[in-house]
Amino acid sequence: MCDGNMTLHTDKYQINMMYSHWVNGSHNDKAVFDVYFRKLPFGNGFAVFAGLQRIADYIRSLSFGDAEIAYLREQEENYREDFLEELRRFQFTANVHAVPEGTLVFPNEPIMRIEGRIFEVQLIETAVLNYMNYQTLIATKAARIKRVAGDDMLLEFGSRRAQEADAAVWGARAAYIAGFDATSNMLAGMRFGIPTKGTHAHAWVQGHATEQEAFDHYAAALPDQVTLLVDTYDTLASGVPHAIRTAKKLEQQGKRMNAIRLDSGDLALLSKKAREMLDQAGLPYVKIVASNDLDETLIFNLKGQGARIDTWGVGTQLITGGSEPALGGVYKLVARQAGDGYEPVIKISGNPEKITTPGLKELYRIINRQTGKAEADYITLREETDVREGKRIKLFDPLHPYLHKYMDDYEAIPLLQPVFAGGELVARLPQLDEIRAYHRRQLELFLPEQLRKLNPEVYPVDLSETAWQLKMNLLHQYSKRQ
Ligand SMILES: Nc1ncnc2c1ncn2[C@@H]1O[C@H](COP(=O)(O)OP(=O)(O)OP(=O)(O)O)[C@@H](O)[C@H]1O
Ligand SMILES: O=P(O)(O)OC[C@H]1O[C@H](OP(=O)(O)OP(=O)(O)O)[C@H](O)[C@@H]1O
Ligand SMILES: O=C(O)c1cccnc1
Repeated sequence: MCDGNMTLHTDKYQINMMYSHWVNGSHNDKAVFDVYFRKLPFGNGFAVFAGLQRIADYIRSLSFGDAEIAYLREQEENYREDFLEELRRFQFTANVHAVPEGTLVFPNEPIMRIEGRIFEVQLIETAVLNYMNYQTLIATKAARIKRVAGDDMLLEFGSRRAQEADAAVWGARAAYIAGFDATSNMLAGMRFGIPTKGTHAHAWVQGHATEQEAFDHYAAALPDQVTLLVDTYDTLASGVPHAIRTAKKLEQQGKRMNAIRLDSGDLALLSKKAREMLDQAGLPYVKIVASNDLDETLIFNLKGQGARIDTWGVGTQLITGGSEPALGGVYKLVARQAGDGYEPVIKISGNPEKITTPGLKELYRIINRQTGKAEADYITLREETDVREGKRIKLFDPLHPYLHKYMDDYEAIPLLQPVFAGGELVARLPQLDEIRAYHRRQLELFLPEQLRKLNPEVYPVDLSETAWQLKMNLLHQYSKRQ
């Protein structure tokens, strides 16, 4: 696990920029960066923010020690000794705001805001994006799977197929935030308090003379948590009948077998037939677990086919992001120091969606008091007070400003919460179960049409007129300069 000194977990260009600022004497100038993504993954209607715990751990442990300094000296002869000494004295003193983990988040809204000396805030871009992009991607995938699984139990089985150990462990945490019930990864269980669950592998059955002996031995060893994998030889002709015999023997000891696991073949058909066989044997309490390259589409289809599956084990397609292995979150400069204050900056692009939104901003979730539902997310400049005072606000689509409406009766929830102030951790980072419960409550703010898996309704992310006007002014100003 990457648990050692993570300070050099950054791109060389960040250190090069830090160095150039230092050489030019601008390293103490303040700068403000926004973290956001432009496109939702998987065609989903929302993403689930995750990664903040890891980001906070990383920021708290930043320090350039002897090994890091020696490495930089050896790597780049341009770096002057007094710069390396400056790094040795490095302390994080910046302000970090972020939405809480588990929050539903949307494209083009600031989900983190980092404000401080350019020397510090430039360094952390790479790691912040690395943690946020991966964990948010996996939490979002897990939320899709949870949406189709409903109240069925969801087990995270991905470790063996994850992109290495960190992805397995932090991915298990992200999946739990978004509704998975347990993980097979014991390290994730130990570190984060996630419930762990496990069945057994084909090797257990193959390693015995007969399938019956394998099942009986397993049940004898772990009589209170017996889930038997029934597809090693022939699911219906051998696996299920043998599992039934083991369950009956357990009953004689006053114990109840938990479940059987299906891991190949037609999972709809096999689960229906297995259910019938278990029921006919007087074992209606024995549940059915299924696994085998499952994802939200397969689970949705299997449920549509009337599969009698109680528990879904999901590995590869969850922990790797499946069809979309990366979230494209970015870290963009939105303001830089000018005198005692800030000057907003913009990045222009031929693609209107890539033009940044300048200035120090706040993000509010506007809840319609009449419906109790989220109406839109609303981005303002930090100094704007109307929304905080509950005054009438105009909601309009920044790409189609003529589409607008006014809101009077609303609650505005500020989403960007202080995490670090002057380099000190000021937030009480919630326990994982609190994050999971908060995520569940978040979902209730949205319409089923916005949450559905396929072609969801687009949830609006709007700019205040002042924020929009600033963007337009800068856009015109900088376009003319070209
Ligand atoms: N009823 C079904 N409808 C749609 N897809 C299904 C159904 N049952 C299983 N699948 C999925 O079809 C894919 C292929 O499963 P199948 O068991 O045929 O192949 P396999 O994984 O190569 O088998 P094995 O594990 O024996 O090598 C898996 O992703 C599985 O989850
Ligand atoms: O299919 P996933 O969603 O990734 O879930 C994890 C898989 O890992 C195990 O398989 P194993 O490693 O034995 O390989 P298998 O696919 O040959 O069963 C288990 O039996 C699941 O099938
Ligand atoms: O416990 C299981 O059944 C399990 C764990 C990891 C991967 N596949 C299955």
